[in-house]
Amino acid sequence: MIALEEVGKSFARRGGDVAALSQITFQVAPGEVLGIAGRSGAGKSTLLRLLSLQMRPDRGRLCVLGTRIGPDTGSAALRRLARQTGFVFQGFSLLRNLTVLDNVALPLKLRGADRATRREKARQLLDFVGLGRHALAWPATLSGGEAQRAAIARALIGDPRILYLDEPSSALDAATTRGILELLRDIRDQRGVTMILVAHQVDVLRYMCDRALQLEAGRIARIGPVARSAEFRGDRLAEMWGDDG
Ligand SMILES: Nc1ncnc2c1ncn2[C@@H]1O[C@H](COP(=O)(O)OP(=O)(O)OP(=O)(O)O)[C@@H](O)[C@H]1O
Repeated sequence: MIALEEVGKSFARRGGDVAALSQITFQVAPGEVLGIAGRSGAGKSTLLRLLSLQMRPDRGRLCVLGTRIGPDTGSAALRRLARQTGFVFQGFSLLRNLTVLDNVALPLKLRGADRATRREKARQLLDFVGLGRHALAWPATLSGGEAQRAAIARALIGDPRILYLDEPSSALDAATTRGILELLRDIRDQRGVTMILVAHQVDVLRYMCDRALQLEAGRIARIGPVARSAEFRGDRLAEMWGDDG
């Protein structure tokens, strides 16, 4: 599904290039959920942008869905390949001047699908993520959890084979996070979508991922199976009062 060998990425800065990623080698199998962890500045976003075809590597070999991507791969080829993937951004990125339904349908509109087809599919997905009755609402009226569900529906509308998620729960409380993670697990189980998930919370990674990789200063410090937990706990308000809750 995804393979990297000795991949590197640098950015030009005053005073010389900064290596954001060096010698990154790993593979992701179809249907796998891979977590990416690491401190701020370790290179997580850069890796996610490479894998999701928003950027090209400077060095090494990157293969996504059977296509090799190098420094010279054209933008049109990247865009074609990216249509088989979906991205859930940190902060949801819903357009405020479109209804929830039109936000979800937007990727199909950009691909030239007719209005009836894209609205029908968007409605089905809104029902699937539990947001059917908010179809005609404006994004500003949604809670954080609802906005995240809408963003997930939008990412799924092109039937992606890979779903990239950048800190999908960083803005949500524990109970809302649990609901979102359960939805993501349903998506994996029902649709067999491969997922790459950047997260800070270890609880999230243990609940969601088959394997994780830990970045340190742009290199893989560790990669392997996570110590899985069957339940997502997170912190609970009851703990503030010393109750069992
Ligand atoms: N567009 C850019 N131009 C210059 N330097 C960049 C650019 N993007 C990232 N970097 C640098 O690359 C390194 C890795 O950044 P990256 O954003 O990938 O880290 P991160 O692990 O996602 O951090 P965070 O958790 O804070 O989002 C940092 O030193 C960062 O300053």
